[in-house]
Amino acid sequence: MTEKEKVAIIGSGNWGSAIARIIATNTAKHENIFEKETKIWVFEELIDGQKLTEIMNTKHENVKYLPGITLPENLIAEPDLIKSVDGATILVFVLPHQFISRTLSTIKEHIKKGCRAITLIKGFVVDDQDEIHLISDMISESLGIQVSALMGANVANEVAQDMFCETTIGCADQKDQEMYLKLFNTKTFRVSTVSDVYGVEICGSLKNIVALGAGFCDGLSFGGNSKAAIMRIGLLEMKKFAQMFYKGVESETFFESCGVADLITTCVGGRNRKVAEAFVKTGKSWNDLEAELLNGQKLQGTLTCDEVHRFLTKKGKIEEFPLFFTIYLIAQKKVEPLRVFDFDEVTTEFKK
Ligand SMILES: NC(=O)c1ccc[n+]([C@@H]2O[C@H](COP(=O)([O-])OP(=O)(O)OC[C@H]3O[C@@H](n4cnc5c(N)ncnc54)[C@H](O)[C@@H]3O)[C@@H](O)[C@H]2O)c1
Ligand SMILES: O=P(O)(O)OC[C@H](O)CO
Repeated sequence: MTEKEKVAIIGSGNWGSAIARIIATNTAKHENIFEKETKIWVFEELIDGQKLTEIMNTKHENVKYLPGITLPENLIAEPDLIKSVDGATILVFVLPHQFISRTLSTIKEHIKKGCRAITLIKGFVVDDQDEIHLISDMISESLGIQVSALMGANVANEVAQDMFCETTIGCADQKDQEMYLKLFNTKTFRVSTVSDVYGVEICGSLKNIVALGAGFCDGLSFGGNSKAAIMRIGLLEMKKFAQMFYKGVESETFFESCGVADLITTCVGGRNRKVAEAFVKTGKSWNDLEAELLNGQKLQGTLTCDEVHRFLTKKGKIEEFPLFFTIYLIAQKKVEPLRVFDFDEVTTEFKK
């Protein structure tokens, strides 16, 4: 008899909790393939004096990051990261990207041989030499395992309410594609699979920069035409970036849910958009706005913007990405938000 797959979810924020609800529903549904009990690692915190893991395991709700949504009873919250991955054959990474390095070093010596991973994390890591690293590569290099990616037009609160949406899984292995379909697909969360892992992941990571530009439009009270222009130009820069620095990224990937659809939803209803709008309207710092508006959830776009800027500067390619550069300068308060539409002039003016 073949061994059942054992799933561990690493991360339990807004998206982590929403996707955990889907995963645990499917591990219970497909008990011939998966072990029903599904562990989720929770970065422990106290909510009104009670541990979040205890609340999740008794009330079956993540009251802080996904309030009002009931989680399946076979989803077990675990505060110990090493225990959460014990014996797991599938690792689902769904953390804010700033926490990935420490997480990998903690579990490195404790994962089961032959396991594989899938990343739902949108972001990059840029090292001290300003070299960029995809999260899938970091996981793969650190743990020595195969890594796939799941990205799409998936605002977590909508997914958690079973509002119909699509998502894209990039996975190089045909058999694993089938297994991931069983793990993630539902009637309202429709999964498509492609083999272009890098394309899927880069789309999900770069769209957060464009979302800041969309938020600047809203902060300036500009209309749909202006935002659509930022989205279109942003999509072109996303594609150019992916194909300039990563071999094998396919143009078709940008038409999947992970591409154009995620860009649209994030520029309409995402947190990066929301906080960028408030940044223009209030002039407050990103950190203050994140704390005020997101209740512990983490903004990814400002970090990504900075990381991509450092990498492009090192590569001498700033001028080829004028919108990314201008969004970076506005986020740094070096340029007025209104100049988001003058990206060519801004780039000529500010390039070294
Ligand atoms: N929320 C969405 O709608 C959505 C949708 C698709 C993809 N994503 C992506 O999924 C990833 C995870 O996002 P999310 O929405 O689940 O998280 P989130 O923004 O809700 O982040 C908060 C999480 O970070 C944890 N945390 C705080 N400090 C920590 C630390 N020091 N170490 C480890 N964890 C810590 C918190 O406990 C909490 O679980 C991100 O890359 C995001 O871009 C989010
Ligand atoms: O809320 P955001 O801006 O982090 O975006 C959420 C998701 O990535 C949309 O798919």
